Amino acid sequence: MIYTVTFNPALDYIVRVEQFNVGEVNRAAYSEIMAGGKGVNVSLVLKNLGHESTALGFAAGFTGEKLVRDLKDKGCRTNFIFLEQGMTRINVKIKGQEETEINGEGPEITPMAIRAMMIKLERLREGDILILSGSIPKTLPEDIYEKVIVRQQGKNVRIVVDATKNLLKETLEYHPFLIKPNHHELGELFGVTISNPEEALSYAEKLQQMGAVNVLVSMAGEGAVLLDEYGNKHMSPAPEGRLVNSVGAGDSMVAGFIAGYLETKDYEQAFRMGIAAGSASAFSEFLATREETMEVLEKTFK
Ligand SMILES: Nc1ncnc2c1ncn2[C@@H]1O[C@H](COP(=O)(O)OP(=O)(O)OP(=O)(O)O)[C@@H](O)[C@H]1O
Ligand SMILES: O=P(O)(O)OC[C@@]1(O)O[C@H](CO)[C@@H](O)[C@@H]1O
Repeated sequence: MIYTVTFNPALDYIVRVEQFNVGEVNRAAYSEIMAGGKGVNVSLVLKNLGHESTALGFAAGFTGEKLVRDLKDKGCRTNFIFLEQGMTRINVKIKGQEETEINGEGPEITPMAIRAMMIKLERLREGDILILSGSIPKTLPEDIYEKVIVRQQGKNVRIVVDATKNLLKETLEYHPFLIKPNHHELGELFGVTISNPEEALSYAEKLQQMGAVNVLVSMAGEGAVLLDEYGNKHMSPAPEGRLVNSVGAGDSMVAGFIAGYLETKDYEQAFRMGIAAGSASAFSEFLATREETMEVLEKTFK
């Protein structure tokens, strides 16, 4: 079974304006509210690709209720902990000439709620996949992912981490099966700017030396690279298409990679499926479907 954990999920409020003018009243030409947060998106895309997962996380208030309802309506299994105080954040994604995002803070997660999550995760068994994705509310310590992972040691559970800075770094010594920084996040870890796939691969090697098993680096419209567990280097430019909504492209890539890996046990195929799902999401208003993913896959890797 695949489990995703989103400590700080959201409702994403996607709003399009003809022209976004800072400091003025802008009128929406289109808007949509959808379930969001990185692990939540991974679960949604896995579902679209035909792989069941259970989305776990923390939710609160009416926004939290809407989030969980939306996930259920889309056929996702959910197992959220409801917090008594606060509300699930609303993240604003403004689509004007450029994409601007304002991500909310999220509710405070109590020690009792953390304990409840740890108990839920005790059910994981050999062969399961645990995907930890996204930021954490700032009241939580930066080693919280590490604390989750430590409790899975010795169970042969494969761990995937999509996080930034220390939240990611602290997990490396536990050998996560997959990490997926984008090239900005990778650069930030080492205090450098990464501007091409070769540089991305050389810093991916450092993360592998620090413990990661497979390192997938996404570079938005510039493509992606993968350094796999055998030291093989995979590189691909991004598929061509019109960018419509890049929110969740990285999460779709994680879902695509895992789906591809489970279906083929082949890293090049997993890499391709990851790229295809990421780009299919970027080319569409909503998260990628299997049909859209396969279409991009076939066109790009003929
Ligand atoms: N403009 C684009 N054109 C084509 N493909 C894209 C574009 N943007 C994203 N993608 C696809 O999605 C993948 C992941 O994108 P990106 O590097 O933006 O992830 P991310 O920064 O983690 O995204 P997010 O945080 O929004 O989920 C890319 O490797 C690529 O396959
Ligand atoms: O604040 P975080 O947790 O880093 O990112 C949250 C978020 O931007 O990530 C998803 C896209 O990847 C969105 O659905 C969501 O709003």
